[in-house]
Amino acid sequence: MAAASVQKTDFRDAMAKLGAAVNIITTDGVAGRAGFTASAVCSVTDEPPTLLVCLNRNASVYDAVTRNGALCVNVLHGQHKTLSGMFGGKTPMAERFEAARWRTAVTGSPVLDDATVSFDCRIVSRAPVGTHDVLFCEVLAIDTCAHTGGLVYFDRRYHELSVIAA
Ligand SMILES: NC(=O)c1ccc[n+]([C@@H]2O[C@H](COP(=O)([O-])OP(=O)(O)OC[C@H]3O[C@@H](n4cnc5c(N)ncnc54)[C@H](O)[C@@H]3O)[C@@H](O)[C@H]2O)c1
Ligand SMILES: Cc1cc2c(cc1C)N(C[C@H](O)[C@H](O)[C@H](O)COP(=O)(O)O)c1[nH]c(=O)[nH]c(=O)c1N2
Repeated sequence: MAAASVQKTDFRDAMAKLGAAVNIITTDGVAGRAGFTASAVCSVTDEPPTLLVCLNRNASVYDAVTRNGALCVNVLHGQHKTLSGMFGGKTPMAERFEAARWRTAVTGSPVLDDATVSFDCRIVSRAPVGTHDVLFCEVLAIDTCAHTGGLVYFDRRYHELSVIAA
């Protein structure tokens, strides 16, 4: 097979054009409470309900997420832009959680009070790929709120979803 020749910067520039939903991934348990912003989240299979999350092994949350073995995917809407920035930056962990209201999921992971939808999961396996671990997560419970909007990260900026008229 030919060696890959795509540069990292070209890959990132191209990936910036691949819009993705924005989520806050939370965890709690023996290794403590933690959370980070993630756009690398997708559905894997509905039998059993499973999604995946890609997590950089250098992230400060890595130890907590993997040792707790559980996480909650909180899907964001347009009013969560500032919150997303806090969970995606260098903000101290306590400050991140003080910026919103949370409930506790069955796994113990924090559930964002007004997330569009939240998936409470246990991590069933993980696969290292380059700098990241792909976390395969079985969904144990789902929580939805009345807010139906969506937040998308595209072209290195946040966009609020709106319906295109038929
Ligand atoms: N999958 C990820 O780990 C991921 C995704 C989005 C943003 N980020 C981080 O957020 C910050 C701002 O990102 P940005 O989108 O404004 O500009 P950017 O140029 O860093 O990234 C552009 C796009 O490339 C992809 N990407 C970025 N870093 C990656 C990584 N380490 N591994 C795999 N894919 C990656 C994402 O799709 C991102 O939207 C950066 O520090 C970036 O590393 C990480
Ligand atoms: C919009 C957006 C999307 C993502 C991210 C950032 C932002 C702003 N980050 C980066 C991640 O949130 C960041 O590395 C963590 O918050 C960890 O930062 P600290 O190490 O705690 O400072 C990120 N990291 C990751 O491992 N997987 C991902 O899918 C994403 N996606």
